[in-house]
Amino acid sequence: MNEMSEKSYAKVNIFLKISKKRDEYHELVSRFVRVHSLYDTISFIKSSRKAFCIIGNFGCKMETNTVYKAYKLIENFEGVEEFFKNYSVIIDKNIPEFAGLGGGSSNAATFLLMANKYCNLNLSKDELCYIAVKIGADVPFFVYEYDSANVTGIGEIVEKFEEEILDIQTITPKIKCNTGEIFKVFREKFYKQISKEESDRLFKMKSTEILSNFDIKEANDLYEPAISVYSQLEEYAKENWFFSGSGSSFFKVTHVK
Ligand SMILES: C[C@](O)(CO)[C@H](O)COP(=O)(O)OP(=O)(O)OC[C@H]1O[C@@H](n2ccc(N)nc2=O)[C@H](O)[C@@H]1O
Ligand SMILES: Nc1ncnc2c1ncn2[C@@H]1O[C@H](COP(=O)(O)OP(=O)(O)OP(=O)(O)O)[C@@H](O)[C@H]1O
Repeated sequence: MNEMSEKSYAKVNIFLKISKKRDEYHELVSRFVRVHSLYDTISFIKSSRKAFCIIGNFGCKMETNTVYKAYKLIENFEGVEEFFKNYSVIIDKNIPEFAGLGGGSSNAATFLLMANKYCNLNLSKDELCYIAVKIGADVPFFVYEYDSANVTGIGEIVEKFEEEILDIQTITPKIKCNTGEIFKVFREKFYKQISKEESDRLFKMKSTEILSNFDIKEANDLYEPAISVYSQLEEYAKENWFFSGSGSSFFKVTHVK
């Protein structure tokens, strides 16, 4: 890694419950945990392209890249446009897309943290979070850089959760899970909302404790809607494997440090 490089980690949702509807969105009650063994690498390298440039292997054009969206939200800050006339953004992708692992969201957050540092913006985590939430629900979690966190709202309320570092293994079936479609089916066929008491109980439990008390359906409210849309996912639901986000990834905790 060169001197201006950072790891952009994946996440899993140890549990993901819905607490209420908010317009076309759903408020979450979820434990996000960082996957230390799975990350993209983002680097700023000197280049004389004279315009903002992202180099990497993406399934989308630059204008829809989450890092480009993050750049557009900070380009008017003092020094940012000038900086990115002289530096290109290189993203070495390892996190699969449409995987429920927060790849694009993590990249946007890591980019914001790096731009804050190298453009000397001096923005606080909360100020960065205010920008992050405009890009996507999972971005704020990555801005705070916690290993484990209790996340509510649409993803903008992130509270650090103290527990041992978890070793997490993931498998990602080659099924592009459409988050919008899965939330739509959840709302139409599987809608339920978790009570405040149950949320408070879950937020106090360690992640390993939750996974030993919940099965895959109980842990993630989006699992049943996901398999009703993508039935072949069910083949991957092995003993001690859980479902992350809106899929397609499954994960299991292999070790607690
Ligand atoms: C499922 C999670 O990955 C959990 O970590 C996130 O909540 C997903 O949030 P996100 O990345 O912002 O989701 P997007 O892929 O931008 O959202 C696609 C669509 O999913 C629906 N959506 C998304 C997030 C949410 N909390 N409620 C929703 O109803 C909305 O219709 C939205 O237009
Ligand atoms: N930096 C990026 N890395 C990967 N995909 C990106 C990126 N920017 C935009 N995308 C596009 O966003 C869409 C979803 O990508 P991805 O699934 O990685 O993002 P995410 O929403 O953060 O993760 P999740 O799978 O947990 O919803 C894909 O269409 C992908 O092409």
